[in-house]
Amino acid sequence: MFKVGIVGGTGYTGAELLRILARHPEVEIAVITSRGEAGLPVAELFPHLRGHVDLCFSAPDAETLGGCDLVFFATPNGTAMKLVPELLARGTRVVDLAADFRIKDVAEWERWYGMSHACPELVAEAVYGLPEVNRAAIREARLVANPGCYPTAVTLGLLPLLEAGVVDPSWLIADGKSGVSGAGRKANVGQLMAEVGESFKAYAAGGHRHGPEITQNLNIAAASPVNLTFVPHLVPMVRGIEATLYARELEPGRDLEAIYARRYADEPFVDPMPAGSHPETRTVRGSNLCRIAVTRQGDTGVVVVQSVIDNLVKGAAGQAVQNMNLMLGLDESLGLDAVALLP
Ligand SMILES: NC(=O)C1=CN([C@@H]2O[C@H](COP(=O)(O)OP(=O)(O)OC[C@H]3O[C@@H](n4cnc5c(N)ncnc54)[C@H](OP(=O)(O)O)[C@@H]3O)[C@@H](O)[C@H]2O)C=CC1
Ligand SMILES: CC(=O)N[C@@H](CCC(=O)OP(=O)(O)O)C(=O)O
Repeated sequence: MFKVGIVGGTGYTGAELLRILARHPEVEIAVITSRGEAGLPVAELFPHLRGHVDLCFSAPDAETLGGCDLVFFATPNGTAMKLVPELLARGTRVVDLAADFRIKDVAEWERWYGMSHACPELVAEAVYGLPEVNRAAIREARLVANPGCYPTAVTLGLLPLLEAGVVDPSWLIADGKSGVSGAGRKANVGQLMAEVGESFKAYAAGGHRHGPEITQNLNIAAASPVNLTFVPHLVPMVRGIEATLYARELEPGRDLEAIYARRYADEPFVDPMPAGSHPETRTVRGSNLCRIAVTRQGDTGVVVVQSVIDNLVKGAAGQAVQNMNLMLGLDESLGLDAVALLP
């Protein structure tokens, strides 16, 4: 059994890591941290884990975490970068669910995240943890930057079109909608049911920090600089992201459905759906899948892609476990076979 630790065990992605890892056949959860709840049994805070996780939260401590084979950081941006150098020096591998190691241009990261990077020298070494793109490098990595939730849905949705060169990279639009759990479990008036229920809004229309991350991914897929407009929206549901994506076709007449089917034929966690499908977030709730459908809008020359994920699973904890499986030389799908909950 491999020993793993989780820093940030009281948040939504930490709880989701526990739910998945509790049933993983090759992993033992050795440490689960909380600064505020140290000493408390995990099952007292999270009764759904009673009988599955028999551990208490402990305060984050490099020495204890350094005894693990691999540590997940399910913490706010700017937390992992302070502990990662010491853990790597102790031989512990790391998957960071936050953004500390996602953007290769450190000055750009510092502008968007409003802080100085504590270990810029490790950013180049970190592997961006999207297995559908970087599988071989993830297997060898000491440090994996788990992708953001919107970047996962948008990148997987547009990748086949850009790699095949069938759309104009200078005109891409991503319209993302997220459930409220995307904002985390910390107290926040904007997430109260009375604030979010029966309402719908766009936010960060002037620029969201996931914009540069998505652009970095799409530049690689297109092998040229893309121009992306990305606007996120908050919808009154708990889990799920739907991204509706728009691109202008360069070569009309190509079989778009076949391009997606071919690109994702060997991918265990991407489901390219038949033409005419409209993927729904509830068909991926609790599962590690990204379901995608592609279509043309009449004769406008515009291709419309719909991509759905569970933000806490393929958008965070599930993808982190997929990366862990690769890093530890395990079957990539271990522990990730949950079927979505419907309704
Ligand atoms: N929610 C989502 O859908 C997604 C989230 N992410 C990213 O994953 C990370 C975690 O998100 P989420 O679970 O939603 O966040 P939450 O706010 O729900 O949880 C954050 C956790 O981090 C711990 N924590 C906070 N500050 C520190 C610190 N300085 N040192 C150690 N632990 C700390 C908290 O516990 P305590 O204060 O008790 O120590 C808590 O357990 C974030 O970076 C988020 O951006 C990525 C993709 C999707
Ligand atoms: C609905 C909501 O508020 N979503 C969050 C993004 C999700 C997230 O966790 O950001 P990272 O993936 O970068 O860690 C937001 O827009 O700030």
